[in-house]
Amino acid sequence: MDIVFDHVSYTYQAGTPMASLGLDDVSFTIRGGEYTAIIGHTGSGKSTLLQHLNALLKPTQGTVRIGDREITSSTSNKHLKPLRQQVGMVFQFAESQLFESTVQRDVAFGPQNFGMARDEAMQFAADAVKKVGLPDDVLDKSPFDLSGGQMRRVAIAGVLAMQPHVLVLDEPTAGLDPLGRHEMMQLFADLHAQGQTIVLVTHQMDDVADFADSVLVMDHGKLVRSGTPRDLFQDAEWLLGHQLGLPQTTAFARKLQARGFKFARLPIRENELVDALRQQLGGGTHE
Ligand SMILES: Nc1ncnc2c1ncn2[C@@H]1O[C@H](COP(=O)(O)OP(=O)(O)OP(=O)(O)O)[C@@H](O)[C@H]1O
Repeated sequence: MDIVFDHVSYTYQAGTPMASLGLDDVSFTIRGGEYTAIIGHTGSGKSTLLQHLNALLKPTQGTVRIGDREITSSTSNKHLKPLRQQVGMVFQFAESQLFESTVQRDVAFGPQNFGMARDEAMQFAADAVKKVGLPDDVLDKSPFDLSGGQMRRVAIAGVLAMQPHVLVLDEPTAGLDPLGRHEMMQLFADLHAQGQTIVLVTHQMDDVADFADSVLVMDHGKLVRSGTPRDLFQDAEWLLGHQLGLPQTTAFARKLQARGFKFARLPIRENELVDALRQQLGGGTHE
């Protein structure tokens, strides 16, 4: 399912003295199956953009196309329910929205809300809990007896149980420890390998380099750049000028470059840096 933004602008509190522009003439296409990262400094429009992916916000101007569905300022809300199932949103600190007495009931809530029979929804819930890497014995536990990282997995399972075509993740690793962060990013990589379309908002340039197929850069509500992480991270000066960083590997490679090492293109992933250094230092290639 492709996502197409065609000259989308969004104004908060339009028509009032408080009006402020959240998105400014944004156009892009995300192909089904792609892993897309959205980056940009605070207030650049990332959250506003995400909320257009399942029509929590509708464009003030322009058109959003999600699959064969078109959303404009005049689209009626009553046509939007199927979209909310097709585009699963995992908001920041998603665990704060858990509320049921058991994990399985919580995860089954979404599918039931979209009309699935209780037994079937409970089965989908059990499958989704397995998918996010939690053991079966959590199903009957209260979500509030789990660790923070496990609770977040339960919240993600609740979104996956609806079998969305697109999984939208707003800083999903915020507040997790390094191991929890790594495991969660691996979970999304596994889902992507199974064909899941993923849209990730992040401030972590290492994650963009390691996982994303393509990247959209937002600034003051505008899409100021799009392309592959590999191309983007060659342009360190531009990124720093937009208050954005580099992956650790790329930053380190630039320091080596200043001391005489040569890179045809700056490496963005650790294994690429290792290979490039081995070649220059006369060793073999990275296994
Ligand atoms: N509810 C709102 N009412 C008015 N203006 C808003 C509202 N939400 C966001 N804005 C404004 O829209 C612009 C884009 O904000 P948005 O939250 O989309 O940025 P962001 O890139 O997601 O930031 P962050 O990284 O801090 O989450 C900002 O100027 C912001 O002040």
